[in-house]
Formats: sequence, structure tokens, C-alpha cells
Amino acid sequence: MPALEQDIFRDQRTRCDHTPAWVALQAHFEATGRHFDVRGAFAADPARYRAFSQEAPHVFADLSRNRIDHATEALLLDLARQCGLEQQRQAMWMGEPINTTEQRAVLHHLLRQPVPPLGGADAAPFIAQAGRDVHRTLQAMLSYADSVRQDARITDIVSIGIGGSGLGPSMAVTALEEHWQAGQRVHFVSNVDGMELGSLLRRLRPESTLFLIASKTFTTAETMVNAHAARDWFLAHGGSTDTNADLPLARHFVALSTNVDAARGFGITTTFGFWDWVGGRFSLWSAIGLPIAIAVGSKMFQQLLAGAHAMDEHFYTAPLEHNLPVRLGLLDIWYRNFHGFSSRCIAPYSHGLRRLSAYLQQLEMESNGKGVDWRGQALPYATSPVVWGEPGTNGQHAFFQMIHQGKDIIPVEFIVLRQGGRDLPEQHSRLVANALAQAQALMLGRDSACGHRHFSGNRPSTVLLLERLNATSLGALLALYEHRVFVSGSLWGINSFDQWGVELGKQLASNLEPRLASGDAQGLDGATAGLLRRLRSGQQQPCEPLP
Ligand SMILES: O=P(O)(O)OC[C@H]1O[C@H](O)[C@H](O)[C@@H](O)[C@@H]1O
Repeated sequence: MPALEQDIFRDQRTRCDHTPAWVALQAHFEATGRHFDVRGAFAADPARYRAFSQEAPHVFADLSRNRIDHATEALLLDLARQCGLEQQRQAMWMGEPINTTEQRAVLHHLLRQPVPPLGGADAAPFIAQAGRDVHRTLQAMLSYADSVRQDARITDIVSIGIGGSGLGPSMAVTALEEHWQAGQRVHFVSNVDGMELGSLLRRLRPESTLFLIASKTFTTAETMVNAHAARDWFLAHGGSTDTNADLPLARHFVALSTNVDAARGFGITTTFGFWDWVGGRFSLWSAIGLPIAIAVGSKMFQQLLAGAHAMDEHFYTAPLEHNLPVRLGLLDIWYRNFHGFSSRCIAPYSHGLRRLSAYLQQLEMESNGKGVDWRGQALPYATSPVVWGEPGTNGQHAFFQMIHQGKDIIPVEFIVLRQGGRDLPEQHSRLVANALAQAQALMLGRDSACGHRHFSGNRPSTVLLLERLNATSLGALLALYEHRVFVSGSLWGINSFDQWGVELGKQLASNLEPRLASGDAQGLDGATAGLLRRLRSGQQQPCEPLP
């Protein structure tokens, strides 16, 4: 896009709190929203469940237990239109550089487009070319995945990667564990704490291990430290950098990265690449998903892509008022900026989805945890809530106490499967009953003269219902969350696709690491200097008495 057009595109946007709809929402909140009672709304409207439920591909959503009515949704939709949500969505589709701080397009949806058409009939040449590149890489990666699955010599696949290069694949592989290949194990290593890799290496043999070094940049410190430790271990146990040796590094180490040169410098000759228009936390659909394809096979990986593509079509084509990512994203704005709710609990009633909250923490909080708008100007309103959770029913016996009776209102997202997995299927109805009961208890509450037994009720929740957990429904669910994050980020006027907030800590860590060895505390703040001295003293000592 020419520079001038870009500027127009950026400057035409109206910040959400400067729109008439925002003012109207404030008035609506004061008039009825603040004291809205979901129980009363159900009593007044027998059709409420139907009106506030939404079909989307592979996901059905019941939004009826939320503190919204038709007027709220209408005003939120006005807000979306006045903030230019549809134009933003179109800009993403057209490959415009909506990641403005890095001047990058955001095209992860292209990774799951079937052929043809590549990028759509009206695709710009750059998108059509990107689509061709995607399919070439996908085919190479999938045939490699299937060849690994057929290789009886390989028993262990170790994927080393952190953040977006670890959370998505490990969550998806966990979710699809019923479909793992017998006789092969897929492990994930992220932490620079040597305990993670060290304890794994003790159980492995180099000749039967394949290492996947997953890093978009191939520079991330933790991943590089672990990759080098794995390489040292491999070479110390009979491996060789000679490609003609019996145990060549080039056959047992593969890279998943945009930085082919750095991977080559490491000694890797096979790299499955991707592109700068794929953000790390949106990358499980790319070569970063190779561990998924190895774990469940190429066919199932394509089902994952197909599920996500179905959700993409819904997001890009459904009218805003019947568009599930839009409705959820708008609800997030309503709760965060008008009700002031500061967190949202993810409660998947599915053991397979036990890593979903960890994955969503990065997706949502790294995308939308920003304090400035797309021009870098400070925002006067709150953005991303804290996203957290644990699978049900475990959470019920841990923190649900607070959700039922605590002083904070925490909207809960129940994820429920109509059909359970293959193991102990007779327990599934108990699991589902618990999810429904929690949502019911949160909404209905219970009056009691005894304060300890009183439940105030009117506590909001959403139910996302999947037929069953498989690659297709998982793909759709994850794409739903991706688009929802786009919707709320777009309305907040922030760049959801950069992550400058992680840089400072990285720089300070590289400054401190040599100081831990040298003891040089010069120029450090008092707390860091004190801890550095204590860490180097070799023993826990009481604090010095104050003068
Ligand atoms: O894939 P990599 O380049 O190794 O990056 C891994 C992760 O680290 C960074 O610090 C970012 O916070 C993440 O967005 C990214 O996913």
C-alpha cells in the first residue's frame, strides 16, 4: 500500500472513547447496565436464551447469562461500526500493514486457506504469492511429519521453543492426545531452567531422538540456550556434525523458523520456514505446528486447519450482529470498560483442554495488554483483562469459592463438550452436569440469612459448546479466540500484533547474567544489588541491621 494511503488509513480511525456510541454506552450503563440482573431479564423475556445464543462453525455459544440486553448489544454494535471494525477486518484480509509498529501484514488466516482460491478471488499479488508459499511449505512439512511417523527408529520428538513457539503446539498436542501415534512421544521444552531439558535428556537416546528447534527469530535466548545444550548432549553421546557420519546432527535436528541462515549456522540443514506476517502467538498453523502434525498425522493437522478456516469464513462474512468473535469481543469491551471487570476465567470442562488457559494468556494478554494506541499515544481506558483458569472440575475445588462469593465479579467461560472422549465415557455426564451447575449457581445464587451461605448470584458466564474435542473443533475454537482478540484490540485502538513490553526484561537479563558471575553490582538499583550480593554469598544470611 502506498505510504499516503497508509497514513489516511491510520488517521481515519476514531478512538473508541471519542465516538457517540461510547457516550451512549456510558449513559446506558448508568441507567440500566450497572444494576442489570440476568435473573430478571430471563423472567421478562422467555426467548432470552435463543436471542443470546449464537451458532458458529463447530462452536455453539450461550451468551444469555451475561449482563447484556438487546439495547446493550445494539450500542456495542454501533461502537464497532463507529470505530471502523469492518474496515479494520478488511485491512487485515487485504494484507495491509496493520501491525504498524513493525510495518507488517497480519495474515495468519492465510495459513488455513484451502486451495484454490489463494487468498480469495480479489487477492493482491502479494497475497496470492504468499498463499502459494504457504501451500508449498505445508506440503513439505506434512510429508516430513508423516515420514517421521513411519520411522520406527525415532521414538522421541523434542520440540524446543517458548511463547508462541511452544504454547500453541503443546496445548494442541495435549488436546489431541487420544490420537497420538503409538510408540512415539512428543515432548516440549521451554524453560531455561535446566531441570526441564536435563530431566528429559536423562531418559532419551540420541539415535532415537529428533529435536525440533522452534523459534520464529532463532534468537530467543531461552530457546538458543536449550538448543545448544541439546546439541552438546547429542554430540557428547555419539552424534556428529559430519553429515556422512552414522549419527549426523543434520538428520536429528530440524528448525522451524523464519531465520534460515541462523539455523544453518547452528548446523541445521532442514528448516521449515514461515513469514513475518505470522505473529508468534498466531503461528501454530504454520511450520511451528510440525510437532502437532507429527503427533497426530498430516490428515488430522489438515482438519485442524479446516476447522480454523471455517471460523475464518464466519468471522469475515457473517453480519456483525450474528458474528460470534464480534459478539464475544464486544462483550469483553462492555465488561472491561463499563462494568470494570478486570479478569476473565477460562474453565474448560475437558482434561484435553488443560493447557488452553496458558495458551490464551499469551494470545490475549500479549496481544491486548497495551497502554498506548496505534500511534503510541497513552490510552485513558483499560485494555486486556487478566485471563486465567484451570480445567473443571478441578477449579471448583480451588478458586471457584471466590468466583461465587468474592468481592470481584469474574465472568467465567465454560467450555463444554457434548460428547466425551473414549476413556471412561460414563463419567462424562457428571463432568457436564458440573459445568451446567456452576453456571446455574453463578447466575441464580441462593438467599440465606446466614452470610456464609448466601450466594448473591447474577454472576456472568458464557458457555461454549463443542460437539466433541477433535482437530476440527479445536481449530475452530482457537480461531474464534484469535478473532475475538482482534475485535477487542481493534476497538481499543491498539496494535494487537506487537509485544514491545517483553523487551526490557530481556535486555536487563542479559546485563545481569555476567554480573552474577563477576559480582559487579556497580550502577544497579539497591534491591537488585542487595540480591546479587546475597546470591553470590553462597548462604542465606539475615539482613544487615539498620544503622
Ligand atoms: O519464536 P521466537 O522468535 O523464539 O519467539 C518466542 C516468543 O518470545 C518473545 O519474547 C515474544 O514475547 C513472543 O511473542 C514469542 O512468541
